[in-house]
Amino acid sequence: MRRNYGASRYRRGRRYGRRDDMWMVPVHYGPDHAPIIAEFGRMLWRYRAELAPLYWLFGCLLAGAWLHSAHPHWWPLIVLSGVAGIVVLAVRPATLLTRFPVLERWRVRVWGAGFIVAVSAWLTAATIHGATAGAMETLAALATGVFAVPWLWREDRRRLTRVRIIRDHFPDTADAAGLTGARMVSAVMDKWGWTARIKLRRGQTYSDVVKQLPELESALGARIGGTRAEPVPDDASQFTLRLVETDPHAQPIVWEPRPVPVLGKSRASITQPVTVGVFEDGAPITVSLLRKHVLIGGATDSGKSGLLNVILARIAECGDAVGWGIDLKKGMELAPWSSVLHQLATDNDSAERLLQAGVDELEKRAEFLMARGRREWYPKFDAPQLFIIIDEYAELSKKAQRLADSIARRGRAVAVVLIIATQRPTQKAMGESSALRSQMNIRFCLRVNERPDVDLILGAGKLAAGWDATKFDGPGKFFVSGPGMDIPRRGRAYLITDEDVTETATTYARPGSHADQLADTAGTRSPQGRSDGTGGGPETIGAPSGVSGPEMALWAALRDAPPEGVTAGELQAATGKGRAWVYKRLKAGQADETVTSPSYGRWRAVRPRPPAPVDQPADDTGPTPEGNTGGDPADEPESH
Ligand SMILES: Nc1ncnc2c1ncn2[C@@H]1O[C@H](COP(=O)(O)OP(=O)(O)OP(=O)(O)O)[C@@H](O)[C@H]1O
Repeated sequence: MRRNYGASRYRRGRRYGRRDDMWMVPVHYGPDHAPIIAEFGRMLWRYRAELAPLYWLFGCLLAGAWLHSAHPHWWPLIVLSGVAGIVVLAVRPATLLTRFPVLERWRVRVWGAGFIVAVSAWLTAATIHGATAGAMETLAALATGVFAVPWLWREDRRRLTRVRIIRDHFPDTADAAGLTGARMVSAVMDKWGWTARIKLRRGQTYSDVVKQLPELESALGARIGGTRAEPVPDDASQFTLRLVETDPHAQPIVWEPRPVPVLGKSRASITQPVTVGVFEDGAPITVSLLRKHVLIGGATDSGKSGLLNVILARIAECGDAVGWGIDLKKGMELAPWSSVLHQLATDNDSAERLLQAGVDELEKRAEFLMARGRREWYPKFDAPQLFIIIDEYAELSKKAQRLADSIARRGRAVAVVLIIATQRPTQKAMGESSALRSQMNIRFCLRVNERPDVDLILGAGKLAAGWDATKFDGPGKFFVSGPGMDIPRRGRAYLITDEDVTETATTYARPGSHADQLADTAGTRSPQGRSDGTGGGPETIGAPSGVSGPEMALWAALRDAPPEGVTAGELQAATGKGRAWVYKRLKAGQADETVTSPSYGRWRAVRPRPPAPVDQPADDTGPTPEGNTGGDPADEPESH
């Protein structure tokens, strides 16, 4: 029986010159159009960012019409929402900045504020008078045009459009490069270029890609060596393609401070890696400073102080890290950080005292950990990691070098670490002990004049393995070796200007800092004039227990308690903490049998004072692997 497939199908059949018997192919009317509708819907979704101004326009028209007809008295709510939006934009809470870092830019905030004002004003008027009253529609269309231009012309939108073009043309590119059938499944554009995930044709492998990389570079019109392909470990049919369009190292890299919210938690944590610059492929250079000693080596004017300043700025941003500085160039390099550093030594006598205080702190921490049966110090805001920053190590006296050596050997586990900058870490410059260099976990090698200096800074065999730092052609360029960084990738540090240093030091000034102490001594500071930071804990480095935090003060008071014990009130006084805080820890101490109560309401530690910690063995093979030093912060206990 002949079936009727409808007039439109008949017309289509005629148009394509089909014979009558071809109608017997069962084609359904509905599904022929469904893909068109689905495709249309997909386009609306796919280009949602480009179409956003139109969506807003229609959304406002509909909302205005509905509000006017159903709730014309709701207009104060709209005004209030608008005001709330402006306030949120003005104070930039930390959670909002984390989600939308772009709000750090003032232009974006101005645009956002204008947009909120326009939408809430129009909706208020529409709620009262109606969305179609007077010139309301014209006003809405005009405002849409005004706000759409910067929205569509913003930088990331232009990048996105470019990425789409590259993706759409990728099949042709792959064909020209001898990788026929490969297609781009996703791509991300950044300041320096783009990174894409490429799906290969069945049977093609990552090795084919490596062979064809020069052809791919040519097909993409990239610089020679401007592309990098990396396998995707869990999928042999895909690889990641990175193309660098602008050489990130061609110009100094502008310093990128951490966004500072007006409200909310503003401090980063040293348990997270910090970014110090950019690799030549545009990838950020992130290093974990958690319980790591750092060595910075390089010739004069290679940018050592610049890099040291970047690291100091990152430390300043972290609430659970404090710094002490030694700068024997009369404080020329580190003095701008005096509102962040809790101690600053500018001559050998004070350097020796500072390093001795570092050793004392280290021993107290080790003792505390041992008494608690723990191996590693987990930095917290009231028990921070202590960095001792030494600019030009070679200038230190023999005694100071011996103390630094002791810290290098024993400090990692207890989060008392060194950051050392030096021109040539020769045996002579690094003091009597050859072990100090080998204790450095992270090593930055800037430009050096002599090829053997590479091995001195980075460890034996590095020059032969391609880490030739004599070829760096600009300040701030370096190789970095350390946990997870064992291939020679050229990096460049951010260029942090004197103004950036001043701004960072002011933003993250610590109470009880060296600057505060100087002002106190000179009697030039009012009680209100204290540095306004949060990282130093209840006391300051001047009183070393301040770095260790109240947990250690509690433990020290319990350890030193007489046989009859001390009262909770005395413990409160020793720690500066409240009754609940003290009792919570006493209970925990009783539970793990480190605290005992000799009589009602009195407490003391169970264990006697343990012996001093032993030196860590030197590791002459280079930076210590991550697992040996810090472990994974995620595995760490929350408290000490
Ligand atoms: N990351 C960088 N990008 C661009 N220029 C930089 C960078 N770091 C430093 N410079 C510039 O290089 C010059 C020397 O830098 P710096 O003082 O840090 O070198 P240095 O190795 O500490 O020198 P010295 O050993 O004499 O103290 C300065 O003019 C500085 O502005």
